[in-house]
Amino acid sequence: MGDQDLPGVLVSDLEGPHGICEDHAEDLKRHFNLITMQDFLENKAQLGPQIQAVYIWCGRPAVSQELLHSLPSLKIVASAGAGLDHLDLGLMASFGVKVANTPHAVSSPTADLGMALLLAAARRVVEGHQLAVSPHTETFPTDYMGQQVTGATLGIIGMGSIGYKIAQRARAFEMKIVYHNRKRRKLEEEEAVGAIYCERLDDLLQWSDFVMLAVSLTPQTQGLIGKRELRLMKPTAILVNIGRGLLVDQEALVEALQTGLIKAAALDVTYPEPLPRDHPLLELKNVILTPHIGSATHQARRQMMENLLCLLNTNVSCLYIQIFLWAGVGFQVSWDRVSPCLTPLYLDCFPLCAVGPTCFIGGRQVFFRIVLSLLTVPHNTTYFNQSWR
Ligand SMILES: O=C(O)C(=O)CO
Repeated sequence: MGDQDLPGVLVSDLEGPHGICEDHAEDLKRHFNLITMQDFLENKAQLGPQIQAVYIWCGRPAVSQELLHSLPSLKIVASAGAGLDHLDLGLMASFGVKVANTPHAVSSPTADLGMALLLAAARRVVEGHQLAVSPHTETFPTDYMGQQVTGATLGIIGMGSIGYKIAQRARAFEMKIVYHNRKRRKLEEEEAVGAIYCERLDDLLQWSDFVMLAVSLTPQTQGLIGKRELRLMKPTAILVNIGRGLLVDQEALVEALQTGLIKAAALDVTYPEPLPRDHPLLELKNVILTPHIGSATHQARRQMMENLLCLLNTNVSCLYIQIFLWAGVGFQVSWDRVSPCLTPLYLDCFPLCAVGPTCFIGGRQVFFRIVLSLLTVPHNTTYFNQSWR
């Protein structure tokens, strides 16, 4: 446990596969008292009231009603990554707790992985590798031929920032792009990537050579791809899922892959994660699996950590007064305890312009800022449960 005068931040663990990496933990410790779940559970009565933020890394810790009851000073739950399906937003709102995530850090690496999976499944890269390293094979047999990506039709389900970045990448492969989304994108955005809006999901499924799931998991999207939808797909089609496992009826998918209803699948997400070792998906040759690594690049993880540190600083350690006009010039006076090295992160929060003097009063840094901003929300993080949403 760290300095008890600093604001408390609850983290799952500081070590092990799901722990926050060491250099980041050191950064955090300069500003916060990091309290691990184990320490908290051993001393709830004393530590509970000190905790002002929960820091979710790799989906941990889980924030239950019971936990919320034992954190009376909690202000914010800050989650690394885009998906918020592990959090009950209604529950957080009922406790007056803000929720924030870091979709900006995640979108490019996840789109990259989507394309990597699409290409690998289309061109049977994993089977090719296995053949190439096997001692018995000299050449790649003709029955191992794949599907051509250039010129094929890609159906993107979920045209948020990840879906859109996939479209940008697919365009470079001369793919025809159709998409299905709750809300149609602006015409100029569609034109920039040559994407055609499909109001009916069924049309997209029937037309596509590749179907890419880049949609968030909600009660409305759970089981979006089931038996009926798989039947609509081409027998040569490949399904790629970089969203969440529960978007797909996994039993129906196994059957579709076993019976040749569709050609192949490439899945970064499944349910559960990881799959039990005797799961049929692990046996199928026409499946490529990765262990939920959409955001697993050094750069993305670093950006997520910086975003979260910035979030915690603006939500936990500052005493600050903000007066903003929604579109125009605002004035911010901020008194906080962050070190000067964090100033660029603050500036990064405000997309258009943030200028003003900084001085030290009583050893504390005080910012006076004129902020020109269309939205006062950091462009690289998203707040939920806030009045502007
Ligand atoms: O950020 C997320 O929610 C992801 O799952 C990235 O793969």
